[in-house]
Amino acid sequence: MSVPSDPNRLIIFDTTLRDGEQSPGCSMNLQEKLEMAHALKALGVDVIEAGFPIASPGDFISVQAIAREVHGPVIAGLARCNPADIDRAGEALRDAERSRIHVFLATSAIHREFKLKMTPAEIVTRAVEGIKRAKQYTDDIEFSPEDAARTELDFLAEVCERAVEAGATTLNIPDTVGYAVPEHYARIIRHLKTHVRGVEKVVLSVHCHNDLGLAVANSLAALQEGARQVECTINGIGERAGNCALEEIVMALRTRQDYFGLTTGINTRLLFPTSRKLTHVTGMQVQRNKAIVGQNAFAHEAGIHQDGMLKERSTYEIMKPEDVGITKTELVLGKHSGRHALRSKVIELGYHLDDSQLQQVFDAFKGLADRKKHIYDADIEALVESQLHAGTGTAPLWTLEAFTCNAGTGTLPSAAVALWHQNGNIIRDSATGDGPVDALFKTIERITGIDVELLDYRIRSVTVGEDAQGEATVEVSYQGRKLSARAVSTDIIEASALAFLETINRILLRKVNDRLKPTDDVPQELVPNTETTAGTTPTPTA
Ligand SMILES: CC(=O)SCCNC(=O)CCNC(=O)[C@H](O)C(C)(C)COP(=O)(O)OP(=O)(O)OC[C@H]1O[C@@H](n2cnc3c(N)ncnc32)[C@H](O)[C@@H]1OP(=O)(O)O
Ligand SMILES: CC(C)C(=O)C(=O)O
Ligand SMILES: [Mg+2]
Repeated sequence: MSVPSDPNRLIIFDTTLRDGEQSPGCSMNLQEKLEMAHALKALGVDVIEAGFPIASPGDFISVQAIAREVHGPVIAGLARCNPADIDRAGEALRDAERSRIHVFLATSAIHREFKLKMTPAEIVTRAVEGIKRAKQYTDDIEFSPEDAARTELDFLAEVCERAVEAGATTLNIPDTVGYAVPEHYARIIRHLKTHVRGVEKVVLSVHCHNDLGLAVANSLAALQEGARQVECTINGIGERAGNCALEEIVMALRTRQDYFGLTTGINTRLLFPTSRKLTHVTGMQVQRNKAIVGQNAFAHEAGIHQDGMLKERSTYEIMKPEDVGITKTELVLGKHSGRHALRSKVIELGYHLDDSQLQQVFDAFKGLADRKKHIYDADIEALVESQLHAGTGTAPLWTLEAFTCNAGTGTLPSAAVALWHQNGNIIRDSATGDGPVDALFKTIERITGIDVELLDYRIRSVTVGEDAQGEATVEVSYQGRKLSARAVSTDIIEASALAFLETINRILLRKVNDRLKPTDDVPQELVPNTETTAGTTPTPTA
């Protein structure tokens, strides 16, 4: 790849599959690398560093497969300045539409003396030989003086000049250990621009690590000095504290176009989906407050911010969530929220409260938020419902009286349940199912007469030890409306029943709310059978 014709168009070199993969726990197999490579192509990166072919037979095959299958971006492979590494990279990349060999050799005194045990002259010779050998396979050669940020400036310039003479087309200046700070790193780039003969013929590239949390800031500083390739990774994964995060640098450049005046070929709407894909592939989650793709990146809890957002989005958001592929801004209700956000949520949930009702709900909500970390829609619904039905005698219809479940090898899973209705009746029934929980839910549906579609069911342990508390979360759909509820118990099956019953009670309360007119009674289908047993069932014991 030569110097781009548009001087303001950056080359995005993605190294998720090479440096990113070097993060402990982020190794990817052939299928995973291929899936990610296709996603990176769709995202619009210019170069995909697909791996380090000498590292393992699996990595060789992955680089080879990406080179064969993924067309459009340049496919790069890493190699030390060793003939074997370079030949292996050349072979892996042979079938690529556009290939690049990326050769590297450390130049700093620390690396020369302790790791490589080479003199400066030997470093120069070895780098030149490596580049020339790589040139036998492709014209597109990137050279990296590893640990450049800690290398004596004059020696760095000398190595770079010799690399250009030997045929390197991209000079990548790595801050391998994340030691640089923006002005220092910018100075290095400035020095190379003015002291390396032939530098104008090659692309200057930056490769920053995040040990001091400065990878993006350092990269931006270098771009201002004329570097035109940025090496980065999705979610910023990479050695130790990671690399410059692709989504962060791209959105910094886009959001501050006025300041940097640089463009990329990235389809920013794919940033979030690509981040999620990588999370899925590696199992490594991003922190909630991670810029651009973290769960909180477009979420607001503070009342003053929420009020501002409701009045005019740009008061507290510098980017639109949809521009990075996130559906919408979230106004999260919590202890710091105010009445404007609560009213907006209540309306979103389909309720209409007058000012005094809203004030009552607001007071109850603040009390709850002081005790609870997460306030779910279900919590707000419950507060609103109890406000709407205060004194009407229609609050929670069914309570779990008792249940048993039967499951085992060769046994048809079944459950028997007794529910207490607020009118004083206890109804018992039983059902079979695909498993004990399915049987339990079916029985609850039979008794209450409400058939829901189960969308999601999750259980997890919320404490540790023999008496650990289990939490069940159930999400259901009823007549096109989704509801979810959670419950906690030391018995996870009981927690499941309680969560499921909670969704049913909320459906019933909603029905009451929808239909209750001043003179109406509770709708007939909400009144349970007065018989105490709805079917021929075993009587459950608690
Ligand atoms: C900054 C970076 O991210 S550099 C890339 C780092 N990535 C990786 O190391 C991941 C893949 N690595 C591997 O799978 C292995 O390290 C291999 C296959 C490459 C090499 O394995 P081994 O041959 O067993 O060597 P090992 O990794 O233990 O040591 C590295 C050797 O390479 C030498 N070396 C390091 N960098 C270079 C270089 N750029 N050019 C030439 N030799 C180098 C070291 O001095 C050491 O040599 P020595 O054996 O003579 O002491
Ligand atoms: C191989 C080089 C570019 C590297 O990853 C680094 O120096 O951090
Ligand atoms: Mg690196």
